[in-house]
Amino acid sequence: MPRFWNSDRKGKSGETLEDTSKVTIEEGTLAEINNILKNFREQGEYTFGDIADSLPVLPGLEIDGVGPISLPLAAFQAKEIIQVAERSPYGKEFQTLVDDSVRKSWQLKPEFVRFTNPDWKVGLDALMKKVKDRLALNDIPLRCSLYKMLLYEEGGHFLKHRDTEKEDGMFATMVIQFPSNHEGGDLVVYRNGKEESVHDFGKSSGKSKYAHHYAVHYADSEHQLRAVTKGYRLALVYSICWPKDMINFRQLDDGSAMEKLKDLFAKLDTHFFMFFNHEYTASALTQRGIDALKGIDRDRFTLMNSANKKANEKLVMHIVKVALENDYYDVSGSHCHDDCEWESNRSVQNVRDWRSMDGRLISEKWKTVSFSDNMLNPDDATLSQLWGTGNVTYEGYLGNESATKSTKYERYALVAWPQDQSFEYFTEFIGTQYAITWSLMKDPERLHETLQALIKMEKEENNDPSIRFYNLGSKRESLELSLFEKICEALTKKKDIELVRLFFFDIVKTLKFHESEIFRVVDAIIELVVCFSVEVMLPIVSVVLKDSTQKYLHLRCLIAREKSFSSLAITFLSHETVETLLQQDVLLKLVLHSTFRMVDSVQFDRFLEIIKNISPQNLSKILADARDLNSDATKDPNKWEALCSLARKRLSYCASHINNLKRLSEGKSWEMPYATYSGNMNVQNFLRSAASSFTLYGFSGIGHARNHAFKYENQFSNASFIMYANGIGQNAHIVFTKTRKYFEGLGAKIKALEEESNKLKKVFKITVECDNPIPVAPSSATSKRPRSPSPDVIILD
Ligand SMILES: O=C(O)CCC(=O)C(=O)O
Ligand SMILES: [Fe+2]
Repeated sequence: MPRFWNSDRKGKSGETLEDTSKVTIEEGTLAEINNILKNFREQGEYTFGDIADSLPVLPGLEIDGVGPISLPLAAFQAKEIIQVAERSPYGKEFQTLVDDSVRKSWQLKPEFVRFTNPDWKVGLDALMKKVKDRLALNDIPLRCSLYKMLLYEEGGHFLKHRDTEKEDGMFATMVIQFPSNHEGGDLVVYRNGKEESVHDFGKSSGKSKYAHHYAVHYADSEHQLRAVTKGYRLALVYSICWPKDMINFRQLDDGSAMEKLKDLFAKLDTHFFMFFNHEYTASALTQRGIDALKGIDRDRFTLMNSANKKANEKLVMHIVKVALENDYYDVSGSHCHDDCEWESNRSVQNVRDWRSMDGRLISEKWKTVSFSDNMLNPDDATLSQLWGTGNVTYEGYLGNESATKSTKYERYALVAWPQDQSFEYFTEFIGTQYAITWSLMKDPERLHETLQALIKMEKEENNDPSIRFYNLGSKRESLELSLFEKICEALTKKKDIELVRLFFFDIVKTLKFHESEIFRVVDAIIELVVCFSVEVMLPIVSVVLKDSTQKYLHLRCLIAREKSFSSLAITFLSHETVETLLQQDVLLKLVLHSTFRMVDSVQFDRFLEIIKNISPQNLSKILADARDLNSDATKDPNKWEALCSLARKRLSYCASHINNLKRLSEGKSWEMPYATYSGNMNVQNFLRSAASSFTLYGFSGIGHARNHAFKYENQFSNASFIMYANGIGQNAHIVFTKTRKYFEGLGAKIKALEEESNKLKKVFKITVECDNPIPVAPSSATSKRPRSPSPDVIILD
């Protein structure tokens, strides 16, 4: 969510690299592959436009509040449209702004616009068919939806920009200009920073007055609408989108390029990177994977994929995010503004965010690499063209220290390597953990070998205990939980107790799981317990759960699940355990279901004693679930009364909490009394206090401060603020400034609490308002699970 990486106060965002050098592979298989890709022609057009003669000249255009519109647009009607239109904003890093110097036009949402001529739809379908042909996507059922109607008057324009992907699957934009009498207003589309096409919508052919004209470009292509110098320009902007479902990539069956590529892939013995030409958003890739590829990227992938299929899937391919990060400091020696002389301090390239072809994020691990050795460059692009535009992430000047800045360029790329070297490459790029997990999944029969490899790895890492668990801040470097789970699963399938012993005594024995992971650990173990019996497994698993009764109890609860949560589990429960369990949806249901079916009244009373002490904050879920148990409970008046008393307790809590929240939402104070901030107690105290801003010192440098901001951007709840990292060396600090967002969001919370109260009253037939509301204290229990992803934080860095 909103994160400002660019707080460049001097307004120099969108930096381009000043590097004109090129990456070239001189010879060998990679050079040959590069050559084939270089000579492979782009199938579709990058941008195009023409007369739209399939559209009826009289569309029967009507605008709400204006009525039927005659075309070309007359000045008096243009003025009427302006009366009902709004000024067009533009997006700048998650903000929406109105600024005539950037964009000047009027806009209307589609719901205000109608085409009464039925042939408009027919004409639009025919136009889309043409557009699909020209994009070389005629086999794909693209959608197109009207985004906005735009009206430009004299002086109207839109500076160079890219279009945001306004809806899921949107990848291109189509502009339709109505028959029009204006001058100026050409649409210029750029490619790699250079002018690629100027669409004049029929001006030079003299037809702009008499027909509709259209232009199409990819959403991520830079484009500009030159100023309208005379008259009015009325146009429609359509989003062109991929179909909702995945598309199967076209398979090229022949062609000499494909045949040659197939042979080259077959003998390739190394990896390669290929940067994508177009820009992609993480969400587009997550949703569609390789199907999100556009234009030349799509064509090249189709070719490579077809060749690879023919080469019996010789290569494994992934989508990765690649980045180039540079730090600079100023050497001009003065308090520079626009005249700083930047000297490079550090430059790193890295790769991260590994995705499979279907877009699934398989690892976020990052790794410093040098792309140049194995990078294809079929466009013969310079480094600055390859990296495109980047973001200035920091620019500061403080005291006697010089100003510094960091720039970051990010792209997506394809990386490929021979299938039979996957283990080595995974180890190299993502880590041994991943490689082992992968090999285990690929071939579960090799469990024994995998465990041996793991033991070897653990032994090697054991030499330096400090890096074993927490390397790189919070990134676990040792046996990851997901791998632990996979191995337990494999062991369950394999049913070989000796392997289980090997795993637990030689590997797991030395592991320290984090408290917050223990539920998952136990859940993984429980399957083994069920598989091999409690007697055999308890001594083995006690290796992991040795010193925590809580964990042990939890385990017992789970074991008891097999026996439909017998009274045994209850005996071990305390209200603390229950409060912990409450955070686990599944367990909560389990506890409730079994308890309410429990016939033994002594045990049930015991359970009641326990839940009576549960704090009302935590009762919401229990009651929501209890509602489903209604039929079981209503049969027994005691149980029903027990539930009702819980409901009353929760109701009082809600009433009092609603009052508190209402007071806060009046906006008289900056207090955020329920705020939690796990990164620093002082910050949490500040958030809860009435102060509006706070500066946190104590960092070793700006990097340290920034890391803190980055790490904790989501680790808070019940608050809203911006973080601004600044200063150098010992002076580095973060300024926290509260924003109103939290208070604005209280309405929704109040509403949810009111809805919950109404439901409770209805279900439990409580009619009177509860008096004596219980005072509500800020809860520490909620701090364990911060809302994430948090919509409330903006990091200014
Ligand atoms: O008016 C046009 O033709 C283009 C406008 C544009 O680029 C946009 O709305 O994003
Ligand atoms: Fe645009």
